[in-house]
Amino acid sequence: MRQTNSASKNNAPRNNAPRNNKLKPSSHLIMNGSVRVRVIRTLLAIQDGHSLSSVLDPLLNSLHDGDKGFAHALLLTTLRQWHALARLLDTLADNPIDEVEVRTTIQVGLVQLLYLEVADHAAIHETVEAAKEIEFAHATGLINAILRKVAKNPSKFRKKCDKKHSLPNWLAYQLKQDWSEQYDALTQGLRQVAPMFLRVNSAVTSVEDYQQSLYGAEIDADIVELTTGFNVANSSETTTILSTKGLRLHQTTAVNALPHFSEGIASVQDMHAQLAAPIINKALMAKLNAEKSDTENTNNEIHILDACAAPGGKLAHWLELLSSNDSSSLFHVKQDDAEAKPLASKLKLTAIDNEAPRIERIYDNLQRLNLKQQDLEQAEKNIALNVVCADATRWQHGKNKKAATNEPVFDAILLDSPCTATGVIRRHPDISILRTEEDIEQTALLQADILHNLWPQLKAGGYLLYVTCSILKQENVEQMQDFITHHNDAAVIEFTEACNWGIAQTIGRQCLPIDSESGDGFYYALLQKTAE
Ligand SMILES: C[S@@+](CC[C@H](N)C(=O)[O-])C[C@H]1O[C@@H](n2cnc3c(N)ncnc32)[C@H](O)[C@@H]1O
Repeated sequence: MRQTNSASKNNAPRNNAPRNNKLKPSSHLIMNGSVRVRVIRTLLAIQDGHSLSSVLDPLLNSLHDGDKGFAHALLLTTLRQWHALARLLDTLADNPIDEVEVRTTIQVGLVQLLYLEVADHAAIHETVEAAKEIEFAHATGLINAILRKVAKNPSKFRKKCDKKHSLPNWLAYQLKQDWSEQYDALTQGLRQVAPMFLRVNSAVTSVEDYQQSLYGAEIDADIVELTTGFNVANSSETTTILSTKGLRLHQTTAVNALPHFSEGIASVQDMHAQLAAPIINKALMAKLNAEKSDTENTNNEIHILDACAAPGGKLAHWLELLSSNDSSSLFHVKQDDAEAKPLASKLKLTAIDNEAPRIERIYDNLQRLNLKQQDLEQAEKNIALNVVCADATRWQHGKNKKAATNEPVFDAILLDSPCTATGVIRRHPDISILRTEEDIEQTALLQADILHNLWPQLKAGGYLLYVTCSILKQENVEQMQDFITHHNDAAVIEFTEACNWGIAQTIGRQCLPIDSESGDGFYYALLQKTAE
């Protein structure tokens, strides 16, 4: 039996911190036995270093439909309350409990009693039976005794459990350093269930019309409108204001219940994640507008980069904006202006990511949204999409071509950087088990390497939008401060007070997942390259 409760950092949730991929399949992933046994095994596999996203489907697929909801709630709630339950457990036993299997089983029992309102006798009996099935019958007396003690006064123990955060101490400490004012609300917010948001494909319909379709399907949703203001130095309009609308569902809903989901009319995407594509797109338009007034030359080919693109959520959003016929499109011309020309005659979009399996998910997403290359060609949008599997710390555009010039080629870069994903713990509560303190430093170094490699590939006057879903300053505002200190040709584009999202930082804005109705903990900073 293993004697520690510390998780390996290997194979941390996919889209984020650096990891090594040598993780062996966990022996705990054999899915048989009762629902509780399977949930306990899944939690043990997560403690072995497997991410929730890699073990959730095998768990749910192994169950009858009638059991899936309970298993899902049991697993996710145990993960959300994990560290608080572990602390409570330490106060309940006379002697320290070291065996991971026993601790995990008791935590699963506690969740049923304190958070899921499972009847006492069922919670205790079934959990003890699960312990027997997993072959540590030697601990059933202890498990039984602890659960009975809690069942006598659940509200007292629930209060105790809710009192502090449910994070590893190193992370709570760092959040206290970074966000002392927001600390209590933030750490409580991170244990809650995140709301479900939809992005509506603006190339196909409006948010208002899709809200009506949802009502028709008896799904209630509110329109959420985020306003962004930023000052573009060399644009004729100094302050750019843009509005981003999405939908927040009143209840989490299976995607196949959403009208026309399979036809690509809507996508599940956090509201704060929906800011990325409109901001970089608007900045790109500001650049092209500025150049247009300089040269009157609009017969131009634009090249843009999505630097860490998989599974393609923000890439698809950007393509939706580029494909729509409204003023967010570079190819749009006002109907009543015969003289007007589009801002771009042709657009090349390169998307890179270093994980081949995740790149497959880009193709799946684009297929559902009718945004594959053939779709773009049929729509006569003149957009050439190139998806590349490459390491953004080293990749150079055109490096493999004979005629490579090493000239900067990109007019705009979206860098949705790998990060510790501490801003999305509500959706991926396994992060609070899988991350280690060392990940912060390692991730910050990776981010700096990517920035360092991509920046020379951005044209003078071009924009780079740096995005993370982290709430740690080292990966965000401090990363940006360090970057501009070492890059004299980087100008910070300030977000103005018109922004109704996030907290202004010395560079960029930070969203915190405090409010149960708001989006995840994203960070945004917009940089422009000045003339060399
Ligand atoms: C935050 S996720 C991107 C999410 C994506 N932009 C979206 O909206 O769906 C970060 C991505 O960076 C990728 N990544 C991590 N290290 C990388 C590297 N060195 N080079 C390229 N991509 C990397 C990961 O595979 C992951 O897909």
